[in-house]
Amino acid sequence: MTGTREAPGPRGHWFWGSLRERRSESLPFLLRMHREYGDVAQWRMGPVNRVLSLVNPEHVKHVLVEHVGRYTKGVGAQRLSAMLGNGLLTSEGDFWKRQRRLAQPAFHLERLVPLVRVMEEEGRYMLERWRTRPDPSAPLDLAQEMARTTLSIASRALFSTQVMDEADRVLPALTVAQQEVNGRVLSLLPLPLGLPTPGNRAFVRARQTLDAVVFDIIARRRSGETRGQDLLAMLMEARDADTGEGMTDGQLRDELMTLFIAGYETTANALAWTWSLLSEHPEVEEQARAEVAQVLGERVPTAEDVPRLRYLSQVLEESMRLHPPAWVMVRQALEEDALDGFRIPASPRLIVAISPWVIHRQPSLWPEPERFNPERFSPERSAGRPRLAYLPFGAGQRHCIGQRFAMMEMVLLLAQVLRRYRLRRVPGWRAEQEPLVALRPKGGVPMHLEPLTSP
Ligand code: HEM
Repeated sequence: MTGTREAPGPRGHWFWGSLRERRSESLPFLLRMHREYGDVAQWRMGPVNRVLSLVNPEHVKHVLVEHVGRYTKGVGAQRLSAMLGNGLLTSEGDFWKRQRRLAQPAFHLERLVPLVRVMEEEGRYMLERWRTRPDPSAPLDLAQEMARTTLSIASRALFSTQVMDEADRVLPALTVAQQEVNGRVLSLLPLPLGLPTPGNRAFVRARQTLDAVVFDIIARRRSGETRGQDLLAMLMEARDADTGEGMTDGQLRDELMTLFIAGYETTANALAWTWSLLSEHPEVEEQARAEVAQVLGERVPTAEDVPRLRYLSQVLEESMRLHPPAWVMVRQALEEDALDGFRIPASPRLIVAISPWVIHRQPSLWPEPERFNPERFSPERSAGRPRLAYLPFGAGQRHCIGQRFAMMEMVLLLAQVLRRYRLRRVPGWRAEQEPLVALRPKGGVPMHLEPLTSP
């Protein structure tokens, strides 16, 4: 397929293109490009690299669903693989297909139901930690609290082990690794890891620490010292249909690290943004709390309660519309393609960007896009909206494998906290978006907790 025209966009600086504007005002820059140039916009990032950005759900469907074979994840995945290796998020082709097939059953509903107990328990431990903290009047960083809890849930669900037992080792290593991965993914030309720069050395050390933790988990399971009906068990039992071989320790490491990192930070950020939005919209918070009281009362929540907490799901959906943790997905064309007559050349120098953050703010799809209104996701209001107008979990064959897991976990944690606390933002604090690999609230989400009942 060929296109005849270059997609429109700014000329930019003769050498840097639009790199500086894109860096200094990142998200608003993306919105502006589409306001000024339409559904397909293109700009230069430095002398040779270009970005072609799409917002029309039909165009998104073309790339992610209908012609998925024409695109790879390209440079974005290569840079993430410094940390994640060749796991589900970063692998391609037949290898990805096989690994996805092996991992998929672990995310079926019947395998997730027993995990509700783990999620509920970790939520309870978190509330207990809050209740017994030395200074209950001091603000608490909800972003950090959510990360701690989703990390604990991910590690128990994936390998029936509490990595937080080694929090002193694991947390600093994760922070360094994520900072470096963010730097590498966002950099124009990251330095090869072999160069002994301070950043590279810190990253390699952090990765070694995390590898040691994961390889130790694998070794203890292989020796029979630990057991578990978890994802690790499923991946270890899986056999290649052609060769009959199981996964090597290296492959297991890559899949576990991927699920662990892809699974906890996204979920933590979505929850942190939700608390920030609820604190700004007390009427929504009260409606959500009323639903929890009506559906759960004081009962321990079960898997059956999750679909009944419908308004809570809508709150989360609307929160991820405004603040999708995976704010951009990138692809690279493997063969020449075209959209609306615009050329999409097959070149490693051209990144095709699909940003849920921008798509979720298109006024033609979302009237009054900046307004937080969970009613948008009521069944009536959702009917008739193009499916790919909303894609916080991606779309097509590479869509998020953990979507159901994440929704379950978030609904349960939201319900547990709403039942015990009203959260009030610290005066003067304003939520600011930091678009790293995941969309984070810059500087965390400091909140005052007002207890509702004595637990
Ligand atoms: C709110 C939480 C989450 C969000 C917003 C999210 C978002 C996404 C998105 C947008 C993609 C597609 C990326 C692309 O097409 O380039 C993706 C893929 C993926 N996610 Fe999630 N995710 C979340 C939670 C989770 C959880 C809990 C897990 C695992 C336990 C997980 C594991 C993965 C994996 C393995 C992939 C790659 C799938 C593949 O390519 O086959 N995610 N996620």
